[in-house]
Amino acid sequence: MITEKYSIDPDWRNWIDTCLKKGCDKTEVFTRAIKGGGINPDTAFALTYGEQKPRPKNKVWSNIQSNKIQLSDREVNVIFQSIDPEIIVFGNVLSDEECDSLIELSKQKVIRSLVVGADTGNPTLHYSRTSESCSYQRGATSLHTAIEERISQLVNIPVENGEGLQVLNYRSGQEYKAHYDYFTSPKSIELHCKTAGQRTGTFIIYLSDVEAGGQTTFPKLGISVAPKKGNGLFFSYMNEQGDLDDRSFHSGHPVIEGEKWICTKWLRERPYFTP
Ligand SMILES: O=C(O)CCC(=O)C(=O)O
Ligand SMILES: [Fe+2]
Repeated sequence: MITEKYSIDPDWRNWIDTCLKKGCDKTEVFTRAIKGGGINPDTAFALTYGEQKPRPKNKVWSNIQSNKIQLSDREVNVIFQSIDPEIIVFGNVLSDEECDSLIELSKQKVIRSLVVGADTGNPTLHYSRTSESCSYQRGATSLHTAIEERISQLVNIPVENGEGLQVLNYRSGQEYKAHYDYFTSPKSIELHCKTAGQRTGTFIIYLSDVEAGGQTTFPKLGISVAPKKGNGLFFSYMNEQGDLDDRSFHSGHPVIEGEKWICTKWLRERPYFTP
């Protein structure tokens, strides 16, 4: 796995090698190599995971027979499924209490949401996204860990291949106009995809019911998912060949009545590391 083409401090190379032989957690090794060893993330990735870039398996649920999925800590049900493109609505992903706790935790943290600027790749204010939101590191609390574990089991993608959870709040009139979740501009790809690769899929959990509006819609598919507290919506947009699917174009429709809270997780091709 460790090839000669990477020139790093031999002590660190040995350390990585020893950890891997001992079967240590790869995310931990990867993170320490970058933070402690000052190793370039691409090199650290190749040394830890090998140069074969893992891609998430698509079409995980195309042969799903049961309407119920038993996770390690919860039974989730399947409400809606489109096989191509892969879009699934799950029921009972979170309990009412878990939804309320995540909202409570986030109320004081949310600020106006930003989008990735096409020209600079940096977060920027834009009229197309008027919600408020906050971001969490993976494993920020035991509740975050439980949610991340459930999502990982539901979509068959390792926890470390996900960015931290985002919590979003839309009040009346607020929206997220139709967009792609994957990075589209050369600058944003250069800035955001170097280590963890592209985004491959999105998992949204609705934390509140909304009286009117607030649906997640896919205008190219004519599909609209109404928010329901505790439900999850998963859609994937990268196949095994790495092709991105523009049918995943989607929007958070304006809230008409009530208030919308969701949490979002973006999944990546490879383990995601926050600098
Ligand atoms: O608000 C929604 O329903 C969609 C949110 C969304 O598209 C996103 O956070 O990327
Ligand atoms: Fe989105």
